[in-house]
Amino acid sequence: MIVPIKLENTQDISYDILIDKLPKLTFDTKVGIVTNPTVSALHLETLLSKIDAPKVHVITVPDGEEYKTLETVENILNELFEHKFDRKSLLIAFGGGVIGDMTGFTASLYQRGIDFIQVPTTLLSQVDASVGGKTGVNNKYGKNLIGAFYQPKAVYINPEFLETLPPREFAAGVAEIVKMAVMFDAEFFNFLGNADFHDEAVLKEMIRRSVELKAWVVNQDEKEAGIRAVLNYGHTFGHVIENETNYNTYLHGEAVAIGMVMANALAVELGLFEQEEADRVKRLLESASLPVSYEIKNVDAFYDHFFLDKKSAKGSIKFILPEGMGNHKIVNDIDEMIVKKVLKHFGADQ
Ligand SMILES: NC(=O)c1ccc[n+]([C@@H]2O[C@H](COP(=O)([O-])OP(=O)(O)OC[C@H]3O[C@@H](n4cnc5c(N)ncnc54)[C@H](O)[C@@H]3O)[C@@H](O)[C@H]2O)c1
Ligand SMILES: O=C(O)C(=O)C[C@@H](O)[C@H](O)[C@H](O)COP(=O)(O)O
Ligand SMILES: [Zn+2]
Repeated sequence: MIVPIKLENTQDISYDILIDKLPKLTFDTKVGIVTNPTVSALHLETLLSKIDAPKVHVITVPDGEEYKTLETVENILNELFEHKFDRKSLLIAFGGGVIGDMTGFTASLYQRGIDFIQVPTTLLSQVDASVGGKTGVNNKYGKNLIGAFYQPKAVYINPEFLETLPPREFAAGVAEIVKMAVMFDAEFFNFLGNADFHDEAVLKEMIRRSVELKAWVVNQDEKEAGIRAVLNYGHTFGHVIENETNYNTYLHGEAVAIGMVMANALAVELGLFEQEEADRVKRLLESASLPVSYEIKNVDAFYDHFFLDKKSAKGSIKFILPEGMGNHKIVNDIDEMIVKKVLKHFGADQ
């Protein structure tokens, strides 16, 4: 099946997201595959067997969120120069969201921009990271603070790649799926609550509906001037957790799961969300073996980190909160004392 992307913007960008077995990919230009040793060992042969191109060069980068840095991007750029890639060349991001974000950012930079396509291989990248054109890297000040909006030319989602995904990585992807359901689709949330995530038909529906919802949001608001901020639900808190723990304790999806529990606690405090609904979300995340708690050691420092969040501007922190199941509210200027009261629920002395 195909989920079309049709960006409503001046560049008239449109591309297709194919959710199916990997098709034959024929190119008339040099192709650079960016991947890591884990994915390469498991699935590179499959990808290479599908590619027909005059020249294919594989670029392997270290595996891990801690390598999602400008240094790694520069190493990829240098390898492209050394292998004489030109403006007509194409990059293929072959891996999870870390590979996709770095490959897309590299493509946006190389000779002021070359084409790239996404071939996501984790559940999280298939349902979220490969769609919508957010690319970039982390640095010591925070998550994804350096990057670009740069759309791929196509996205090829092959659920078969997920057969080798470790359970913890699979669960991380479920977090982003739950995010979409809580924000946009109460029926989808109910479906998830009764689903066997490893059933083939269920998995395909989880991917389809998540991609469909993300494409619907991106088509309206590619550069996050409005509704696209809603895709950041759980991230305002989650990104602080990832940064505080040096990107090597919680997987992104795990931090987002904890972030959603924190966001829901704030929504309950503001009367936007029933405690029973917040408990339903927590139970679903727990059923997916996701973490739902985190010990905030310094509430003031945690709060101050919100001002580095890209959504926050002019000193105003933007929170994305549920307003009833399947609905959302973008809330600015919540009283600091209210936010800190909620953060204290997760504090060390609780
Ligand atoms: N651009 C976006 O819109 C967007 C959306 C969500 C998340 N992200 C970013 O994505 C990143 C998280 O992505 P992720 O969860 O895919 O993590 P990841 O890219 O680190 O991949 C997770 C792990 O699974 C391994 N792996 C990948 N495919 C595999 C397979 N098929 N079988 C076995 N192992 C496999 C990887 O090598 C890695 O060790 C974060 O940096 C986050 O900021 C970006
Ligand atoms: O596509 C978006 O927009 C999202 O917010 C998707 C998120 O799941 C993803 O983690 C994204 O990278 C976070 O966006 P950021 O702008 O906070 O880096
Ligand atoms: Zn995310």
